[in-house]
Amino acid sequence: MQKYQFVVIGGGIAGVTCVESIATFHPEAQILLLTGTPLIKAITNYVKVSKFLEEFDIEERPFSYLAEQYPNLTIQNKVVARLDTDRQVIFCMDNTQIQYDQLCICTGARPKLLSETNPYVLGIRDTETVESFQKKLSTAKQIVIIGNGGIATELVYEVEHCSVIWAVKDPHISTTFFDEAAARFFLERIQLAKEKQKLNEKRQKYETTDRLASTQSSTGNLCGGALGPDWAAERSMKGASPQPRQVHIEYEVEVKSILTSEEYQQRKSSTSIVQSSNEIQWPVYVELTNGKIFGCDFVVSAIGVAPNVELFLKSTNFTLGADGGLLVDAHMRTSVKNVFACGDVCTAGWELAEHWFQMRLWSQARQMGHYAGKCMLAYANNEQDSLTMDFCFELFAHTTKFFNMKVVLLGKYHENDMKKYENLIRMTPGEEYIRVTLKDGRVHGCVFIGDTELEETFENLILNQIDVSAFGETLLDPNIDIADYFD
Ligand SMILES: Cc1cc2nc3c(=O)[nH]c(=O)nc-3n(C[C@H](O)[C@H](O)[C@H](O)COP(=O)(O)OP(=O)(O)OC[C@H]3O[C@@H](n4cnc5c(N)ncnc54)[C@H](O)[C@@H]3O)c2cc1C
Ligand SMILES: NC(=O)C1=CN([C@@H]2O[C@H](COP(=O)(O)OP(=O)(O)OC[C@H]3O[C@@H](n4cnc5c(N)ncnc54)[C@H](OP(=O)(O)O)[C@@H]3O)[C@@H](O)[C@H]2O)C=CC1
Repeated sequence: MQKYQFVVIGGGIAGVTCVESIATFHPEAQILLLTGTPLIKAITNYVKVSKFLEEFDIEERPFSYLAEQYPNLTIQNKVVARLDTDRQVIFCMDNTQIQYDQLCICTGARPKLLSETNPYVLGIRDTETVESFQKKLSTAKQIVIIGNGGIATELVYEVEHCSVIWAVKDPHISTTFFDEAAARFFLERIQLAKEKQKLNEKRQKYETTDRLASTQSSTGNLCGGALGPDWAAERSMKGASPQPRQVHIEYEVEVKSILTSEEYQQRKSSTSIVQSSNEIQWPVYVELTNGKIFGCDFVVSAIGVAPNVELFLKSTNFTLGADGGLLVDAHMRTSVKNVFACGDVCTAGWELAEHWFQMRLWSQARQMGHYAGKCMLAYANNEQDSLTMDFCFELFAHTTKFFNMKVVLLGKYHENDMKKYENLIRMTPGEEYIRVTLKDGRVHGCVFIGDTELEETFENLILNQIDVSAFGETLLDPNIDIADYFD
């Protein structure tokens, strides 16, 4: 049986950063990275934009990319089948057994699907699923997107030459990230043609001929690592319609049922249908809770993710968080001895700082991976008492792009109920949208859309919790350089 001091399962951002962290701090440690796919995710072009905001590219790389940097690291393309946590043994699909002293589970998550069996329902997670989406889109004239978070918001802008029905369960779009006013700010951009975006042309693409074979032969539904920045912008997202993209939004609805063409025809003859997409015959129909039925070529299920925990639960009683992830404490430890977890698969179970919360993002996967590696080392050396929570977990900070505009989210940006909190808003249509939420006169959360250059100042204001109530509206006055006041 193979034996390693440190074993990490998962070649996504969390797993790769975790092994890098262990290998950097302990160059003699015997480390094994097990991953279900023949490529790993590597972070390149890392830039620290401010104290908390970071930007980087994510590239798929062959194992040699990591192995050459860390001679004490072994990487194997193996799918883990189950664990025996009493004997500290991992069982792989190919019947190998590996013993560990410390284990970190970084198996990520997979898309929640409205139907696990309907071939017309797609989720997007990794290279394979996005390629399958592109292929289907290339012959599609109309698609239905369900969900109101990151993937749906990106897709409605990226898809070209296809009609998009976007069904959201809320009164406005993109609720995971935006309040109603910010959603309105973006609405006018939805019908605009996708702007050409400046991409990282240096990014290399690695292909392995056995990518699919390795993924599918070993286990039915193993996902590769989640996609990286520009996953949509750098791909052709063209449908088969001669018309430019048209987006139709249905608000405050959920999916009632998904019908085959035959089921739809039967239903049509027996009931009165509120709306159908004229008389074209579609391969699949989506019935919404408002009674409307839309035909389409296929459905995108973008309703969030489910942590990949099932196989670990077969043999071990891990404690799970409310969202189904492996619950971890302040040292990234699961409820099982010598087993840690980080990234999308885990649920942060420590007492969270007032202005941080978990969101399944690559920045958090990287930060957790780095910190988990340090924690594993500390436990291995019996130095756990010296561990302090990483500073990055003090403040939620996320930078991204939607509708080709820069978006920065800080603190509890989503706790902005006008009845409970004071909100300062500055908006120039098409250019910028700023929302600063105050709680008891102190900055609680912020949304910056556009090139506002305010993020650093407001990061500090959230951290310091200085009483800014005296400033009132001048806090966002474009003629005042607010950074000067707080230097
Ligand atoms: C389409 C899309 C767009 C996104 N856009 C953004 C964005 O703009 N900004 C942002 O911050 N985040 C974004 N995210 C989220 C981000 O990609 C994830 O939060 C992050 O990559 C999670 O990393 P991870 O390492 O925890 O998991 P994953 O990347 O899912 O990696 C899990 C790894 O575990 C392996 N694995 C799983 N099961 C087994 C097994 N049994 N045996 C062996 N190996 C196994 C998998 O093959 C994979 O290598 C996006 C996600 C998606 C899907
Ligand atoms: N730029 C970025 O930062 C991006 C980040 N991502 C990340 O990738 C992952 C996957 O993205 P995505 O799938 O969009 O997940 P998200 O968690 O971002 O959004 C899921 C959305 O679907 C809604 N929803 C949940 N269940 C249903 C349902 N049954 N019917 C209709 N709507 C439903 C959710 O509402 P509710 O919240 O009320 O449950 C939420 O609005 C996430 O971790 C996300 O953070 C993805 C793309 C871009």
